[in-house]
Amino acid sequence: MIIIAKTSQDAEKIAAQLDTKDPIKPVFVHSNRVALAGVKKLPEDILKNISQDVVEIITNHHSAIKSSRDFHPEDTIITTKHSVIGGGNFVFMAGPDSIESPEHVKEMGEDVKQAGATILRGGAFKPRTSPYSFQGNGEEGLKAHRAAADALGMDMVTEILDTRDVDLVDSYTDIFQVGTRNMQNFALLKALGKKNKPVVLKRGMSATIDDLLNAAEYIAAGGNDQIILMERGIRTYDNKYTRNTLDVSAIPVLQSLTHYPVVADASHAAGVSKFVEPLALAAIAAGAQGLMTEIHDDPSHAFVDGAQALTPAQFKQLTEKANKVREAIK
Ligand SMILES: O=C[C@H](O)[C@H](O)COP(=O)(O)O
Ligand SMILES: C=C(OP(=O)(O)O)C(=O)O
Repeated sequence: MIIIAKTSQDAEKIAAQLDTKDPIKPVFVHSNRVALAGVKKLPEDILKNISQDVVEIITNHHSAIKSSRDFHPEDTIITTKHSVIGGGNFVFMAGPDSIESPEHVKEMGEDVKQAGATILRGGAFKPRTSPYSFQGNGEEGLKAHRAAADALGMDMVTEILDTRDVDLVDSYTDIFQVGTRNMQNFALLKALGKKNKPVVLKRGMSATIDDLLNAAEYIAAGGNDQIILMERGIRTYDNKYTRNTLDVSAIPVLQSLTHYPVVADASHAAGVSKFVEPLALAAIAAGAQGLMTEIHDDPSHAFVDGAQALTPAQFKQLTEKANKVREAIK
């Protein structure tokens, strides 16, 4: 339940009367509306006492407030140096899974830029299933990524795994990425909430839509509302032929619930390069406002995730088809 009051003072007054274990914090919504989230029940006598201070009581609302379209009807549009993300805009983010070398990331960047990407992706800190797998090139990778993005006039997006690295990654990147495995790392989300920089928040592989919205809310609650939500496939009962199941329905559902841009990563959803293109096109047809795609010039020798990497030529073909689908659904 969400209670809407007119002023923070009214909200504080209401909160003081509620008998709850959770601290009820007023959240400013807009134009004389202050929300109190997380109220479980409101007994009649309390309701009577506070009725003059209450503007509206909304039941059955997911607990995300700042992320909710109910309180922020207009699309959030995020502007970086080289990209505009959200609203009616479309963005291609592409690059290698991991930063392998300065030369390689630059070459891959040239290819994806030529195909229409404005954001160069790549991981310097890799979240690997096995501790014995390649973990990324760390700060050397960040340096190489930054140099390639600057040389090409592109934005840089890279994953942050650990709260201890927030300032380090911040000093290199234009956009933070929180991966599927960290979607509910609340300490990390809170730390990113204090940054004035866009965050790509990937859906946890077993997260519900409300889980994702609440994860976004952690970032927003800290003061950072430059959030890009990414559907990247979830675990389902049949992930024998694809690595995950791209939840295409999440795209329009999220867009109805939240004002943040919703983009898709078909590479991690498919896990197999031949399924990346059809899934990416399906995501665009469903309304995705951008695509993240992994590419590699020699997929069988990629340091990470070669099986799902498109070659630069395949990526170019994907962007051409993607533009046709976008045109068709306009
Ligand atoms: O993007 C890459 C991830 O690090 C990768 O998907 C991890 O998966 P794995 O360690 O199971 O290969
Ligand atoms: C690790 C990545 O993706 P995910 O978190 O979706 O697995 C990635 O994009 O590099």
